[in-house]
Amino acid sequence: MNFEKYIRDIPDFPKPGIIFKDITPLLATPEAFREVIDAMAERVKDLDFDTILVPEARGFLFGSALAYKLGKKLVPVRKPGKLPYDVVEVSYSLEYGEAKIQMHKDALSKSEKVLIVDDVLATGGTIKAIETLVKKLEAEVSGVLCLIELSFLNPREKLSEVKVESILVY
Ligand SMILES: O=P(O)(O)OC[C@H]1O[C@H](OP(=O)(O)OP(=O)(O)O)[C@H](O)[C@@H]1O
Ligand SMILES: Nc1ncnc2[nH]cnc12
Repeated sequence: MNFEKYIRDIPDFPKPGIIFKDITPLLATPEAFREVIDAMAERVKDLDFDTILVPEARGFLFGSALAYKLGKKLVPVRKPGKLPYDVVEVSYSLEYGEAKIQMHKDALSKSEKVLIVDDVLATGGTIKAIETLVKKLEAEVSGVLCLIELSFLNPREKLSEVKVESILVY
């Protein structure tokens, strides 16, 4: 299936100069969403990992469907003030601003192998920040899986130590 036709470009959102990749047409097309999750599962079939880590909010959509399909543990990475227990936190920058993310301090055990799943890999700032959180808990990143990669922003330069898979590359 040509997934690209279900991704809509929205110019100047959320800021002038950004072309926002809108995934809602894909989510609104059940057969396309199912095929995307199947394609993502296929990409990681030979990867050794215990746990899927998902950043709020759009990462939740793809990572939770994948965790259900693959029978993996799921860990949410959230924006500040959302997680109820003690957290580890990191600040970072992304394509259109600055942000902070948090994870529960007991979310991962030492040496646990994680796959990070998100919708868009842009500058790589979000994924790099999640890597920092994983390292704080002495766990390991086995790989990164994204639906869309904006290769013109060179995210892989930031993520050179880890295996990165993406379904659609722009
Ligand atoms: O590679 P980067 O430059 O870091 O950008 C990618 C991140 O930006 C978006 O999340 P956003 O923080 O906008 O949150 P949302 O999912 O809640 O919309 C997207 O879902 C990725 O997580
Ligand atoms: N251009 C973009 N479209 C959608 N999500 C994004 N996250 C960071 N950059 C983005």
